[in-house]
Amino acid sequence: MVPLHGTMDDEGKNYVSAEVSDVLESISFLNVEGKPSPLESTVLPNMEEQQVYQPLKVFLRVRPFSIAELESHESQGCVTIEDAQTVILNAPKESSAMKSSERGIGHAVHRFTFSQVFGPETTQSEFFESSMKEIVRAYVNGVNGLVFTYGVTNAGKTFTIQGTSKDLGILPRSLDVIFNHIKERHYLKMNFKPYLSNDVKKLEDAQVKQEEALKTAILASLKEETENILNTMTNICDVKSEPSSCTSNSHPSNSLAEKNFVPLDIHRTNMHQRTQASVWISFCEIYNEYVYDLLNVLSTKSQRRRVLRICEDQEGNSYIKDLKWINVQSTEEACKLLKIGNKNRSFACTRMNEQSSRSHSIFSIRLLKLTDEQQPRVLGVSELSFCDLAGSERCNKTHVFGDRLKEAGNINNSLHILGKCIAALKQNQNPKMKPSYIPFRESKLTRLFQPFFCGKGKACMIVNINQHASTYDETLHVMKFSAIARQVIQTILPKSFGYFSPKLVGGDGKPIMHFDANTSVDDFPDSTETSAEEEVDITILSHEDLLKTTENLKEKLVAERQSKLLLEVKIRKEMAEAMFQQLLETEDAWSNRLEDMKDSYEEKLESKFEMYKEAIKKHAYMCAMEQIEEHYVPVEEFLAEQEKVEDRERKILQLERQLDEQSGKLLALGSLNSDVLTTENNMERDLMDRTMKRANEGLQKQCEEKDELIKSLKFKIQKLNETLLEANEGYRKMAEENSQLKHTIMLKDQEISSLQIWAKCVFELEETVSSLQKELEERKKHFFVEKPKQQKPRRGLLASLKSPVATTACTPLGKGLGKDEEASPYSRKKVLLPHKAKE
Ligand SMILES: Nc1ncnc2c1ncn2[C@@H]1O[C@H](COP(=O)(O)OP(=O)(O)OP(=O)(O)O)[C@@H](O)[C@H]1O
Repeated sequence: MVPLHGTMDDEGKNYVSAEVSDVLESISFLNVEGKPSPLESTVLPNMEEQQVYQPLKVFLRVRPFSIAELESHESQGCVTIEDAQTVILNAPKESSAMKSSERGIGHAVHRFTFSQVFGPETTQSEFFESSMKEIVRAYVNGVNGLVFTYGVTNAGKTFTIQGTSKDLGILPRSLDVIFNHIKERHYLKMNFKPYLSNDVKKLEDAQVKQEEALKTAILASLKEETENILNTMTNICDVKSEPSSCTSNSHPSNSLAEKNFVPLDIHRTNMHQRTQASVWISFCEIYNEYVYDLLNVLSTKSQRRRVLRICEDQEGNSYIKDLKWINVQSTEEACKLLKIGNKNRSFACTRMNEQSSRSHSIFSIRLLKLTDEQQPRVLGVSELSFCDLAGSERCNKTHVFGDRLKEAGNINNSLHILGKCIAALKQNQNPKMKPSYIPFRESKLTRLFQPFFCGKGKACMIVNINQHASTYDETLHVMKFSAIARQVIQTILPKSFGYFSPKLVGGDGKPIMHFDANTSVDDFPDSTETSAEEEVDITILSHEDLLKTTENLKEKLVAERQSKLLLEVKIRKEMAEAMFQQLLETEDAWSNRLEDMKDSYEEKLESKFEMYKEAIKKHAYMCAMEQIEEHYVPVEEFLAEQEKVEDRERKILQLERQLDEQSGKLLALGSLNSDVLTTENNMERDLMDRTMKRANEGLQKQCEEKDELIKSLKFKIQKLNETLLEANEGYRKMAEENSQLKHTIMLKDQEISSLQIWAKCVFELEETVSSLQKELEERKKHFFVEKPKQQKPRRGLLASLKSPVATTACTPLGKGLGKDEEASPYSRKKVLLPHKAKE
């Protein structure tokens, strides 16, 4: 009984420990009889049906210094391994990170955690044992695996994957484990070959011979026919021209066993004794965003390499079309092919690495599990891919130009997209964040990686770093990238998913129905279900099947058209309803607005009238007040003045009377001396003249004063008249404004009436739509009644479907927004718009 160590996260996902997931993998693979294993039925009956969530495994490997690097003072204590999971990066003096931290941006010290950290002293064997065992074990049990190395150039990526002749990398070691594991259950015939992404092709005898010839031709290109196996093993892994040899004997597994190589725990794998396995390999590179087959032997050096396409099968799984899959019988053979591929790979000498990989290389191993020697059946297909990514160096550091610059651009771009995918995957796992698009399709590399990040296998990332002070900033960038990758939770789909059951096709590409005890004909997806994907191989279908498929497709097309038509009518009706509703609402809104405007203008007018009235009143009052102030004479003064005038008048009367008396007296005296009389007369005359003169002067003065008063009063009356004229003018203007407002109101009324006409039109349209719908239904009925009578029913139906469409196009509804637009209320509405603008 295996204990379960599973945990549940916030989202309710099941996180199981690596150990448990291993067990799941091993028990879930079908045994020979197709019955569940005892473990499967007793321990974990339902787990196979569940998805397994595991954090992406990210391993860090720190490469040691070479003597030359130590001499050039590259060692400045930049990398410190704290424990088995943690590493600390200290920025050296000259690095940008240090300069930034001195300016207060960022930190000079960074701490990173990994699934496991491997120091410079770690041997290839130790590294393989700790990082690869789990993924290889899962692989032999049917789970796909992807291992990719990431790091700056010269950090040890190729060394980790391929190794040297002395120190084999994880790839030859994995091959050795696989061959060691299948041993005598190795299916040596070549008549079952990998096909498309996850299927198997059964080859005819002639095709088998072709396969053998191809393999011989490829191996012959190495020109090592006479060398013995020992020598082969010493050189096969020598990727980068290392002259030393690798200790090995004739049997590959023995050679690695000598290096304390621990074989897979047989009890934890589920390879039944009757199950046989066939091993196939492929080797390709992505160079400048083009995929090339590295096992393609060119007849001449001038011959151009063929660019391969990435396609997708019916389930949407990516595969490289026309990529060569070579059957291998041993690790030696596989390593020979690795060496041949390496020769074709794009290497270049950069400032930082004499043999720098300028492309991403992918070495894949496909394991076909077969059973029944006499009539073999395919039980499963699993793929293990090793991807050696090109260095993530920056262009300025490597001092590259021309082709090298273009390569660096493409490398950085594909790695950038890989980073984007990983960041998006991480973001999408957070339920609080908006799911984002994962740009898998933006680069060839991520297209090929996609299935592994979407549950169809286990992925594992190896981060390679050197401890150079000169490349510290690049290394920091790599570490930050891997920190994000570590947070990605991998979903591993249950085996019950269709993906894991391979399909078997014959040499002609047609499916073989009796390939597996557990698979029936129904397991093949209906070819008519195939979506229009980039590449669907229809050649696997027979002529009858193709005809049937065509018929099905035709029927589907008619049904699809019918449903589209109904949908169109429905949409049109909905649109008409919505438009009518909108028009009603607009009408309401406009009339409300008009009412409001009317009220507000009336109010404004009234208030202005009142204002002017008040102003006139005020002005008149002010004028009167001013006048009163100017001519104000206190009553006492006025009375005193009046008295004075009366006094003077009385005095004048007195004097006249006195004059009369005196003249009477003079007449009475008659005879007095003429001289005296004359004198007296003169004196009296003088006196009178003087008195009269004085009285006259006083009167004249008073008259002048009164004249002045009259003048000022006249002036004020004139002013009052002017004010009155101004008030009249203001009143006249207000009256004009009032008439303008009345005119505006009239225009708005006109607009409302036009809107009402439009509403009527919409009513009519709606009626047309409903009549059309009825007509359509009638035609449908008519169609179904008439169908059996007709010789070519589909064409007749199409024709009958076309006519309602044509009728629809001719109806006012169809024309509504076209020719009739000029006459429609829309156009009238448009005419009204300038008025609106003016308002
Ligand atoms: N762990 C290690 N122990 C000893 N030598 C190592 C180790 N890792 C790398 N080297 C050596 O460092 C050099 C560069 O390594 P390698 O070519 O693998 O780097 P790379 O990351 O693949 O570079 P590029 O991206 O440019 O191809 C090689 O000479 C290799 O032998």
